[in-house]
Amino acid sequence: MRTGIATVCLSGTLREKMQACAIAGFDGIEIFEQDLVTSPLSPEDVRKMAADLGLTLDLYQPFRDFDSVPNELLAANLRRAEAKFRLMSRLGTDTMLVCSNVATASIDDDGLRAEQLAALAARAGDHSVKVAYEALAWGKYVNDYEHAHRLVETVDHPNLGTCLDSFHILSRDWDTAPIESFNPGKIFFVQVADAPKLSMDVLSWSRHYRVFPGEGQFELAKFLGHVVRAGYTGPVSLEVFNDVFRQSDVERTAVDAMRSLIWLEEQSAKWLDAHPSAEYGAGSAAPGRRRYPMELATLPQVAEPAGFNFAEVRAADTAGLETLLGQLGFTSNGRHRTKNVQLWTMGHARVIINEDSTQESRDAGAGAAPAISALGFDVESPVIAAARAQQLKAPAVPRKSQADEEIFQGFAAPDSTEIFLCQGRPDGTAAWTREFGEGLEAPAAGRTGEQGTVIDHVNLAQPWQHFDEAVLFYTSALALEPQPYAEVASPTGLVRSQVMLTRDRGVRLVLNLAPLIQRGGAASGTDAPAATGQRPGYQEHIAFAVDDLVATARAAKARGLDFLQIPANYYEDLDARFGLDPDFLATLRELNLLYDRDADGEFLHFYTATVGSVFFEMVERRGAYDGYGAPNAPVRHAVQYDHLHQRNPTT
Ligand SMILES: O=C(O)c1ccc(O)c(O)c1
Ligand SMILES: [Mg+2]
Repeated sequence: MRTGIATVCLSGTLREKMQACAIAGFDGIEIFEQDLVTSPLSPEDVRKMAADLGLTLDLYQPFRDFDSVPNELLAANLRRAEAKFRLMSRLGTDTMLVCSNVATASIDDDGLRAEQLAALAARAGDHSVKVAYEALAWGKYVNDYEHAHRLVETVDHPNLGTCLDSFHILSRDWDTAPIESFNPGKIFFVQVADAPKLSMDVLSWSRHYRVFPGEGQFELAKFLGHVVRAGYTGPVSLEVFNDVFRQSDVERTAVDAMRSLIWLEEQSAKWLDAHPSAEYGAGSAAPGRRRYPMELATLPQVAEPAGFNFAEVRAADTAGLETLLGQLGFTSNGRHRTKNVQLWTMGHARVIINEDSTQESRDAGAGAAPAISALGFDVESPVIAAARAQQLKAPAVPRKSQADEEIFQGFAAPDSTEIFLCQGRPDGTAAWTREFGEGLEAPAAGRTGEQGTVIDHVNLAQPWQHFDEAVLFYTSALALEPQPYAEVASPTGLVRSQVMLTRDRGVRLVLNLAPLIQRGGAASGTDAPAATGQRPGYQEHIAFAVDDLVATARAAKARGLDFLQIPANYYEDLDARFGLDPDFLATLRELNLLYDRDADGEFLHFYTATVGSVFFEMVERRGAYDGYGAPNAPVRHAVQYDHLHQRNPTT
């Protein structure tokens, strides 16, 4: 598959955008008119620079408001088009995107539109330019891709074809199957964009909320599957108008973009395999059937991870963490033989405390405040999973190990949390734990009633500019499935909360969009690595599931645990909503437990105080309850906000 990207997706100057696209590995780019008009580079400079960078210039766009106009206007439009054809010849670009008229269209007559497009195609032919006609979702008269294509067929000129843009098609819920019957020679260009399903006017949706494939909710694998089966072989080019990407680091966004196309290519191949047609075989061509004209690359295949192998918290001062874990009922398994890390376990829940005292982290002011620094996932084959992540351009992280120690393959997530791939064992134990303490084959089983403890979920705060990237990253590299996101009220704003799951719920990862504004004006959500713990107000947590939460809470209380204190108002509201048994309600109140219930079951949970940017949660799931106590999240945010500012007053 030939990969492309429109310069409008990225921040920076045209030169910076082109360099970033080359570094990320794109084959070609679409030049967005404004990027050229505002550039000091001449069209010849751009042409040379693209050639030097190994990029093809696939499209010049857009040409607006051409069709459906009175004849006086048509003459002016054709003059304007001639100027752009001459410009394109200097650029060395042979395809121009013409979008359906939104502004000056005044005549709704397909016969007239066909005549006008024919006039444009004839002039384009004189300059050897191909015109790709695209139905904008909000086009005044032409807003449906099949309508645009009918016009192209009516005109029947070699220099006029269709541009298919997934956004305009999927935002309007048009059926994508008819694409298959299009003459492939008449599909001049294909643009792809994903988007979250929003109910708003389609123009604003398109101009601000498009995201890269895998970051939204459109069925893009199916869309591209139909395009491939039509016989299209041209570039598949990202066209993503997004307010965040346009102000984020250009090289990083280009890599995120490239990852999205690599993933989409694989997903489309899978969709095609799952939807065989009479004419075409699967990607590898079944006997007696043809292969698709477009080659689709595949990736190393991974199953979803079975569970969390461990969570690692990094801190220079580990005392607060040790106290909390001990009070929760964790057992210390001592230090690693060669590394400055401790292992704490409760049942099959493993927490590594990384005693970060390196000069580097001291220089960076890091390490003082505990922060979640790494997660281990149980995967079937760590090597295959690492190869897949690498092909998806995930940056590898090195880990120092001695010869006789287990080596984890690892890579960095967008928020710089280190992700390690571990060989899971069916019984839930981990081989590497023998490198700790007395050389235990298995960690201490824990106290009575605690053997069943596992990591239930991990909640990571994402910097605002990397949120969408993180969704794609976990989807593509680790096969987690994004759920529709929720918005939770907090004193610092609405917190976007995105659950990423495996189908059997062995892994539940919650990505929260960290609030931007802190009291006193400090902003968080910067590019500072999570590991530094230097983002004020950033709070992340690890949640453990136990069999009997009340017993766990009582034992923790007896050990002096600093619980997150829940306001009395909460319990009054809880009683009003659920009409709970008075004794049960009294227990919840006494132990600062939170409660939720739905049609599937019940959920009990409590939180610890925060050390650095980390706190812990203990949960008990009853029945088939599958949520996270979302109605209780605003209470947690409000109490934590109060604590943060009592401890770190800003005035
Ligand atoms: O929003 C627009 O104007 C616009 C322009 C060109 C495109 O290809 C497109 O999809 C949208
Ligand atoms: Mg488009």
